[in-house]
Amino acid sequence: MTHPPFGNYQNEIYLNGLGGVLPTLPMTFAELEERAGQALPPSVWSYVAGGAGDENTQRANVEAFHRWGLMPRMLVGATERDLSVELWGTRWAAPVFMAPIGVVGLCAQDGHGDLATARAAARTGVPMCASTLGVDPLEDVAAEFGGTPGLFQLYTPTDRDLAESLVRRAEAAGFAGIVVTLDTWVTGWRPRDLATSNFPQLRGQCLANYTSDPHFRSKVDADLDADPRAGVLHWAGVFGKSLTWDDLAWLRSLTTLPLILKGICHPEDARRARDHGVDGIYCSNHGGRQANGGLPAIDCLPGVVEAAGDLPVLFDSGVRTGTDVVKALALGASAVGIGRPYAYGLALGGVDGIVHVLRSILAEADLTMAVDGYADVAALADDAIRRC
Ligand SMILES: Cc1cc2nc3c(=O)[nH]c(=O)nc-3n(C[C@H](O)[C@H](O)[C@H](O)COP(=O)(O)O)c2cc1C
Ligand SMILES: CC(C)CC(=O)C(=O)O
Repeated sequence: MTHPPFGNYQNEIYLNGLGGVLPTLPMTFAELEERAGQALPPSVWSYVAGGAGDENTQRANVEAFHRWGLMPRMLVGATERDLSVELWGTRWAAPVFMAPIGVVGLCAQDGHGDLATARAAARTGVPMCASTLGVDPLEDVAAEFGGTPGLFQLYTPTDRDLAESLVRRAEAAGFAGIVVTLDTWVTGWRPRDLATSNFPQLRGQCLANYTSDPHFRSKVDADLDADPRAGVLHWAGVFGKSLTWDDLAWLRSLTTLPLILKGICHPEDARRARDHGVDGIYCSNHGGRQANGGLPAIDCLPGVVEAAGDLPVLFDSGVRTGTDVVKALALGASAVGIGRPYAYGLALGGVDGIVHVLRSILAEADLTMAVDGYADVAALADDAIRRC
């Protein structure tokens, strides 16, 4: 599917105004966040918006972008831009993707937020990285992609056969890569969730990939349809494996799809990952939801990119605007993950809400590159960014 230039969204808005599904569409992240907070049930809001500890790392992720500045270039004629990138042999319409958000399903009014996200991927060409923790089974999600590539994010269970089953299903469903999240085998200290005490209940509604899994079902000594609690209990016992470098050969053996490690911030870990034969590095601190007290993720990106050598590096954590996207690309990311903003778009306007958030971010990125004189992502490698 071909897409018109992303900056055209500006003209569409000027011509048609901000009517449509929402009375008006939010045009800034601050307004998006505020309105999503009003729209979502309080415990879902706390869960999505919250982070670890006093949320200092979560805030720092966002603020750190302001300490990087793009350097404009003139007289280069960047009237036509090509923002597409090639990753693992597949062309992506833009260097942007939707980061995995487990429990995002609960942000949708009809309870099918994973399907909504996949439909937004189909409409925008922005790939979705589907979380293991979905309300909709991965096969149903992949069936909605409409030609846009998708990634599957794996939370590696302690039961190796279950891990293998999930990966094989993702392969069969047509996902284009497996993202293994390393930083969440146990949940961080999250005061907002502790205050609402509703986290286990929310999580329990997002086990469709497990309860639809033949291997998982074979291990539960109960009729899962009649007794969903049995599934939740079994899941809680197998959810999170604390992986070590010794597990990488096994993970590698599970699939011929590109294998990407999420949660890498230290250059040495990027180097080791490369030496272990992975296909991509995903620099992220989980949006400050796991360990508080960490460095802003964007400040970790240059070191990770250098250590990763020729491996593609995905990035997320703190991306709120199109200029943030351009900055992360200029610091060497191959593609940039949008997290909370699209969940807020979903909460406000379903598929249309996500599409609006993505198109706004892409339009701003495209127009920033136009004004700053960068015709494509490769051009950003040429001294485009400085520390402020
Ligand atoms: C509500 C929520 C749920 C998340 N669930 C997952 C998940 O299932 N798997 C995963 O790897 N990361 C998960 N993440 C982390 C995101 O993939 C991403 O790293 C993070 O949202 C980036 O930070 P930002 O939203 O502040 O930009 C989740 C994030 C949020 C906000
Ligand atoms: C169940 C989880 C820990 C999902 C997640 O990754 C998150 O909430 O950040």
